[in-house]
Formats: sequence, C-alpha cells, structure tokens
Amino acid sequence: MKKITIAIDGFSSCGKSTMAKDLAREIGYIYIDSGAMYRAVTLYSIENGIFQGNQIDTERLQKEIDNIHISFQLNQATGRPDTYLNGVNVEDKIRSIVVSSRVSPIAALGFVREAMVAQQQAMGNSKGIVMDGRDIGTTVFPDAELKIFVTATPEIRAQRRYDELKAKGQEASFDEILENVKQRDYIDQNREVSPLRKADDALLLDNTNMTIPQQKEWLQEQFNKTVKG
Ligand SMILES: Nc1ncnc2c1ncn2[C@@H]1O[C@H](COP(=O)(O)OP(=O)(O)O)[C@@H](O)[C@H]1O
Ligand SMILES: Nc1ccn([C@@H]2O[C@H](COP(=O)(O)OP(=O)(O)O)[C@@H](O)[C@H]2O)c(=O)n1
Repeated sequence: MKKITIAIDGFSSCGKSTMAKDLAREIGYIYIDSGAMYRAVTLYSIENGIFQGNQIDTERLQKEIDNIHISFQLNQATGRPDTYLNGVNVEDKIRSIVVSSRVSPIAALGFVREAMVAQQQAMGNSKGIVMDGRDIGTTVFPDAELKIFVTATPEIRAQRRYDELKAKGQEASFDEILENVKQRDYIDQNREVSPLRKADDALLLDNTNMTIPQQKEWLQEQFNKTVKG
C-alpha cells in the first residue's frame, strides 16, 4: 500500500505523542517527536551557559546550532524511540519541568526553527512517517495526506503531565505544571514564525473526555479512511 505522511499538531500535553507512537507502531511507520528536538536544543542551551537567567544568548546559539546533532534510537525495553543529543541519551532530561519552562522561547527563534524544520523534512522525504508537534501540518508537511489537530482543557492536560512526571519520580507541583502548559500555549500561538494553529484541512480532536484506547481507535479509523478512501 502507498505510504502517506501523517501530521499531528496541537496544544501541550494533550496526548499527541501517545497516539502518534501507537499509530506508527500499528501501521509500521516511522514516528518522530518534533517537540523532543526543540527540547534537546533547550537542554543544550541550559547545559552550555547559553541562558543567562532568562535571557538567551542568541548570537552564541546561532553560531553553535550546526553543532547540535539530534537523533532518535529505538529503546528495546520501551519499544519507543529515545532522543539523543550529540550522541548522549537525553530522553529523561528533556522531559523535566526545567526544560519545559524554557523550551518555548527557544522554539520561537527563527534560526532554530529553520534548522529543525530542515531536519524534519529530510526525515519525512520518503513518507511513511507520523510526526507530532506544533507546525507539522502548517509548515513542515503542508501536503500531508492526514492532518490532526488535538486539544483538551488546560486542567486535564496539566493533570496528565503531572501524573506522568509523578510516575517517573520527577517532582513538580500541579500548579507549576498548569502554569507552564498555559504559558507555552500562549507563546506557541503568538510567536511570529510558524505559530501554533490548526491547518485549514486538519481534523479537530478534543480528547478531554477520551481514554487512550478511544483516541487510538479514532486515529486508526481516520488513517483507514485516508488510505482506503
Ligand atoms: N486520553 C488520555 N487520557 C489520559 N491520559 C492521557 C491521554 N492521552 C495521553 N495521556 C497521557 O498524558 C500524558 C501526556 O501525553 P503526551 O502524549 O506526552 O502528550 P503530548 O505529546 O501532546 O505532549 C502522558 O503521560 C500520556 O500517557
Ligand atoms: N513542531 C514543534 C514542536 C514543538 N515545539 C516547541 O517545543 C515545545 C515542546 O514540545 P512538546 O511537543 O515536547 O511539548 P509537550 O506537548 O509534550 O508538552 C512546545 O511547547 C513548543 O514551544 C515547536 O515549536 N514546534
């Protein structure tokens, strides 16, 4: 069967990567978490003194952006891809609240987006890919055959992220997470370059009251409709 491109965008912590990973595994497609790439650039910036307080040394980051190599490798234990930054597995570090609280200003920088989008487009040039993020259906793959835009209430999204971090033993308060989710949504929607918005031809999914199996089934149905017509 002819392979297609699947773009899943939407607000923070609503379950995009959960459903994207499940679908990709089910249908034998490559899964790419584009948010992990922006998170890896942010971790690099934190670890290399590019942040001075909340200020970003953009000149230095621009000089160093070509030295930031991001890749994904399948973790045999979880069956999911782990993110590597310059050869080091940073999967856990990039999910911390410290990185979450600094990623959106980094992702708003035009030269950072240009570098990431070029890599993302190269990863998807043979199709057979499910990519999730904020601008996949609008900028990275505007011709994707299946586009989904996911949303849920901020409180539900914060609760999901809180439960996830707690299960991993990472300390963070619910209020801090809720504030972070709202703040990122605001920055992501209001930046100049590729702001978060639903592509005109994307299907809208509000999964506030859906379980993981329900949203998985819904997505599989949309895929079947798209490939079988
Ligand atoms: N429908 C759902 N109901 C409850 N929890 C969910 C649902 N979808 C995803 N989750 C959980 O919410 C958290 C955030 O999901 P994730 O897929 O990482 O979101 P995103 O990629 O949109 O940031 C994860 O811990 C995931 O297991
Ligand atoms: N395609 C993308 C993906 C993420 N991002 C940025 O990266 C951040 C982290 O993305 P993510 O998908 O890991 O975030 P969560 O929804 O998992 O919390 C977002 O808040 C955006 O600022 C982006 O700008 N464009």
